[in-house]
Amino acid sequence: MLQFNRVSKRYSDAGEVLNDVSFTLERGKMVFLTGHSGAGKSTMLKLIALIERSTRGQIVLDGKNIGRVSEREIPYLRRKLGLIFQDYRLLYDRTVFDNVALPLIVAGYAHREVGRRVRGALDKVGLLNKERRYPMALSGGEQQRVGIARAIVNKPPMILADEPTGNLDPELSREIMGLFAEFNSVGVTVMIASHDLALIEEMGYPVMRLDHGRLVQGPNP
Ligand SMILES: Nc1ncnc2c1ncn2[C@@H]1O[C@H](COP(=O)(O)OP(=O)(O)OP(=O)(O)O)[C@@H](O)[C@H]1O
Repeated sequence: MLQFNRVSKRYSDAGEVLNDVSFTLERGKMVFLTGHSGAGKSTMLKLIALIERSTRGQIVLDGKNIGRVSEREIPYLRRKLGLIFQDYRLLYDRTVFDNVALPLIVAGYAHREVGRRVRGALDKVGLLNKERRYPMALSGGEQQRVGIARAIVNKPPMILADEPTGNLDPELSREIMGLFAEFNSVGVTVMIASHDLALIEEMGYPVMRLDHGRLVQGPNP
């Protein structure tokens, strides 16, 4: 599903933040990405989503060398990815329904299909009864569920989550990680950057570890 081949990333003002990283993540796997603050976790996810471009090396996503993808093709590539962030990144002047519908509207789905899919996604995250609420009227855990519903509404083959439980207490964190495990159990490839070593250990999935931009532990033991 995902292959890094000797990938490096340099920011002009921070130097090399990813250094010669290689690994293969098979389709249908779920992995945690760990490492100290500043190790390069977010940068790795940004390279996969083409939010940033690698400086060297090759990244292959779903059979496509993304280094060759033009700016114009990026939105199509991103549809293969469900992106989830620590700070939810919801639109606070739109309802839960409208937040989740957004990717489908951008992709040009017909009105009836939008309703069907949004309700399907909200059902999966347990928020079907809150579609008319605004995000401010939801708890942090519920807001993150909206973010997850929005990420999976167009059924991407892969989920990338960057510290998705960073703002949540342990119990809510466990519930959110449980949702990712459910998506993985139906075949979605999942990569989650997280600091929460206790929860990662409890979940029992393979762990990748970055240390100062180097991958010191890969996803395949
Ligand atoms: N857009 C950018 N421009 C310049 N430097 C950056 C940029 N983004 C990240 N960096 C630097 O790259 C390094 C790696 O950052 P990154 O966010 O990938 O680490 P991280 O492992 O996700 O850290 P954290 O756990 O604190 O989020 C840091 O030194 C950071 O300051």
